[in-house]
Amino acid sequence: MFESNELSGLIPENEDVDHLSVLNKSSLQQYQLSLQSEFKLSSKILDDVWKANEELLNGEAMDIITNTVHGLLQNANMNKMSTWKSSLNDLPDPLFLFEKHLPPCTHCSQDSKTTSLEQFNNRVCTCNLGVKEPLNKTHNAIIENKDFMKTVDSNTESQNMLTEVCDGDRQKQGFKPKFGRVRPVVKSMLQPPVPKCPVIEDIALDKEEDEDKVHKSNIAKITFKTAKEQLLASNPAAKRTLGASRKAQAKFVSPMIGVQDKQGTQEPEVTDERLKHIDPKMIELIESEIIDKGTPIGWDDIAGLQMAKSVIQEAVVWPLLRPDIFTGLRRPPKGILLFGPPGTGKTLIGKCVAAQCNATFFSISASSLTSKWIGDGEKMVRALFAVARCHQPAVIFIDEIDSLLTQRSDSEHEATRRIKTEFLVQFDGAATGDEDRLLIVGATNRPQELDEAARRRLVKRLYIPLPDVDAREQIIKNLLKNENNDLTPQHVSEIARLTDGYSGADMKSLCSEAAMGPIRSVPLSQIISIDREKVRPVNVKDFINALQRVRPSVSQDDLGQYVKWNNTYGQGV
Ligand SMILES: Nc1ncnc2c1ncn2[C@@H]1O[C@H](COP(=O)(O)OP(=O)(O)OP(=O)(O)O)[C@@H](O)[C@H]1O
Repeated sequence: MFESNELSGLIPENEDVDHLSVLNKSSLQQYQLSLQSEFKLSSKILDDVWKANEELLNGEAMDIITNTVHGLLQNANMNKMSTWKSSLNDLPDPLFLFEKHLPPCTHCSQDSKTTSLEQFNNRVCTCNLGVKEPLNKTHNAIIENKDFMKTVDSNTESQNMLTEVCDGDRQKQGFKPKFGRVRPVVKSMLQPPVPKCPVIEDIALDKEEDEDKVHKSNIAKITFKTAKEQLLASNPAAKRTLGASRKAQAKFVSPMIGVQDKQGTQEPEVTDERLKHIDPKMIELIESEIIDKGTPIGWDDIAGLQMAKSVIQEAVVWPLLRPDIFTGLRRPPKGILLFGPPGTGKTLIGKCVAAQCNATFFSISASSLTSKWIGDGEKMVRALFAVARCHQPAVIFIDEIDSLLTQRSDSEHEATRRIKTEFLVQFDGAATGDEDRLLIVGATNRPQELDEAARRRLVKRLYIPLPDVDAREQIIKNLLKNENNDLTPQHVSEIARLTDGYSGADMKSLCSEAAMGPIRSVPLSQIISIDREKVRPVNVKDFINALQRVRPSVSQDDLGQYVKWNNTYGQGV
């Protein structure tokens, strides 16, 4: 929690100091600290400003306040601090933040929330019977009830830190936020945060080379403009996207200057109601990076694994296709677990299920939730399920699920714990929502690390073993289908026999290595000019050489562990 004196560390000593540099100077450490506490600095600033503007609360005021805080933090951004950077996106939904502080309704005495600002301003509860505390009382209650508010002087100087944001248009519309001191107008703060070249001042970077990197990147930012920035500068009408994928239902925005005008005014974007509270950037990210739009996979593309395939077909595919007859006791599981050595086709199965059910395939690695989206993992999980609900039927494939649903330990990181809790909440929501046609497919190479909660939810647990000799033969045939080769069926069988212990992925590596044989036999001087037809076919010798170079990646010891876990918890296939 913050102490008021900590917050006042953010206040300029010199009133005229530009507040952006003020944040640069001293807020980093504070903000980092705030990341560890329940309430982020942004929440705190928002609270303070709201306190000062309570009679004026409306959607527009909130927008201004949020953008201001976002702008301040954005401009205090440090290249080095990725955690800090990503947590900018975590700026709370202002309405949510505000509702969080409301006392219970006097009638229903539940912790009921207003559903709209209008309701709040009219002091009406969602039960339509009770009346909320008057606003002033509400604020007093907040101050009394919340530890972090107690620590702040009601005239806290953090308000002063915020510039008076008085865009002319907005002023005409009647809102003028009450911030502590009159400051120059900073229009830029009303804009959604546009990456700016941060003012690098007094940043305690540990190493000189880090400073150097930051410096270089700033210079690069000053002199280098991305294509999108160029386009925006020359054609502000084309302000939405360039190259980035568009949101569902979004209209095409031509990057050509002037085309937009000819097409007439753009219709407002129709967004799914269910995504109302989700960060649009996350939705876009999920739609562009997590939805897999690769070639559809058929059952025949997966060699072997007959039992696993038939169990999945019966338990998952048919129910997703015919939800009307798979009800009651026939109700399908909402989660399945595929476990086994790496490279045995677990992802292929996930993709195949999605293709067979005409479902959207969302593929995400659990470890990326805890690393790539540091600080945003929890929101990402929520967004993922929300977007999946909009794309039903959907298969959410979570690779390395063990890193998410691992057994609890004292060393478990707080952020990981929160992601896990959010995942379980979302999972249970999907499992109980009869209308939802979502299937969660978890894949792991370390099933023994899954905790009980995960095992309980992933009802069908299927062992995906190494391919047997027949499966290996099929994999070779599939892979050589489109390659010029002169292997006889006997050769293929022999290679399959010699590759005992190879995974499907190992087989793919082996075939790729063998396919390089003909290329390596071309003299170096001809490699650029040789006709494609003149490259000799892949032959059995290439495979014999490849077998020397590509070795199996899975050890016998590991296999023993899978078999043991399968006997205890698996489906027995
Ligand atoms: N049973 C199989 N049939 C055909 N190809 C396979 C099979 N198993 C693996 N492969 C090949 O290996 C590649 C990797 O497979 P996949 O990604 O599905 O493995 P995985 O079990 O999900 O691996 P990991 O556990 O490392 O994520 C596939 O693209 C495919 O070419």
